[in-house]
Amino acid sequence: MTNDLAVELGEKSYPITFPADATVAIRERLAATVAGGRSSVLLTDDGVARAQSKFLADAFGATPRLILSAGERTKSLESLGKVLDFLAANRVNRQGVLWVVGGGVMGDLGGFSAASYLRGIQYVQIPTTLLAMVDSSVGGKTGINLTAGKNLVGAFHHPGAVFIGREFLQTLPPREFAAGMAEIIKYGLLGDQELFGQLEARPVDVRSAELPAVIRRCCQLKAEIVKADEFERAAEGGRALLNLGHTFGHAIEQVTGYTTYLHGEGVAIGLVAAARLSHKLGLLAPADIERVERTVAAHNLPIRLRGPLPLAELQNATTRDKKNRAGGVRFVVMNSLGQAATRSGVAPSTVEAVWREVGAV
Ligand SMILES: NC(=O)c1ccc[n+]([C@@H]2O[C@H](COP(=O)([O-])OP(=O)(O)OC[C@H]3O[C@@H](n4cnc5c(N)ncnc54)[C@H](O)[C@@H]3O)[C@@H](O)[C@H]2O)c1
Ligand SMILES: O=C(O)C(=O)C[C@@H](O)[C@H](O)[C@H](O)COP(=O)(O)O
Ligand SMILES: [Zn+2]
Repeated sequence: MTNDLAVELGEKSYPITFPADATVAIRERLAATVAGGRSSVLLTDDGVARAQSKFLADAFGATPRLILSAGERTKSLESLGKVLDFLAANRVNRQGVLWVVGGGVMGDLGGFSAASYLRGIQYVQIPTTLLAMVDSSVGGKTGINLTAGKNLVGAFHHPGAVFIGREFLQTLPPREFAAGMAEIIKYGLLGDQELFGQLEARPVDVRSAELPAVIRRCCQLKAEIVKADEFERAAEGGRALLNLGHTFGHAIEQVTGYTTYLHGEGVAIGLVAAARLSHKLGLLAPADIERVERTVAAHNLPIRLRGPLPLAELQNATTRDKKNRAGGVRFVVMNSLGQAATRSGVAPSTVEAVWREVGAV
């Protein structure tokens, strides 16, 4: 299909397809897998199992399935054990395929399970949240959280294919849709001025005619960035730019125990914080901060903490960030709205001032 994209990584390359009917496309791929003698099992969460029961029945029939509790706290060592035991109980061998249906939690957990089981089996990403469609299903970052911090254990392990079925968004709760918009705004701010301008001029919602093109554009941007710096090793810039807003966002998620803020909500506040930091570093004007805040708020996302959080804990959480180098915490800042860069050596007092501006105490 001409609309399709590819993440080009040599023999690890894989397609991102946008089928007209996801049920049909996935059923066909599953049938081909089974016909090739490869076993297939399915991982999803109970929210998806409820909301998309017809799709799961029509596409997967009697495929063995593991249904875990929905939510960020499922991205844990305990859940990893459950998925690995499930794979072993179903005697999945190295030719087997794990079909992962759900949001970023299922994608990250399922992907990491696939990376570690038998030292690596194939998995297929079937994202059902907006966030997973535009971000987590693409790029092969998989993992789980530790009490000590977000995504601290994981692997780079790419899926065999990504199927993006926009019909899944019809059952997605509005708060979850908004969370996905945070990552979309992120793409605009980090590398696509035109996309940011479009979101600023007219907020996108689930009924917007431009939504399919916006989803595809984000996948394209991510595929290009991942192709250029698969393992986030570039000395500056590179894949780390996809972390815009995340040093702040992950700290908010961790300090609140992964229960209060959705990932996308943490990122939304993180984008505002990154804009404020960029202003303090002389890169953005006050008017740019206002433009970021207005666009984030127009997509039903928070621009400040909903209640005060302790500054010391937030600062401490940022010291665990995986982008950090020997010299200390590394941030992603904006040189302009649409062009991001990595930046080390930011004075802790500057970061503290930003935290206070978004509501830390
Ligand atoms: N690997 C990456 O590159 C990457 C990128 C971005 C985010 N992430 C991770 O993704 C996670 C967040 O993912 P998320 O925002 O998709 O959240 P999620 O996976 O927790 O899903 C959100 C909620 O929506 C429900 N849901 C999913 N699809 C639905 C549908 N179609 N209809 C009704 N309900 C549905 C789920 O049951 C769940 O309750 C975080 O852990 C984040 O760290 C990873
Ligand atoms: O794919 C990437 O690279 C990203 O940074 C995308 C982020 O949206 C995502 O939240 C990712 O999981 C964060 O990665 P981490 O390395 O900071 O854990
Ligand atoms: Zn993210």
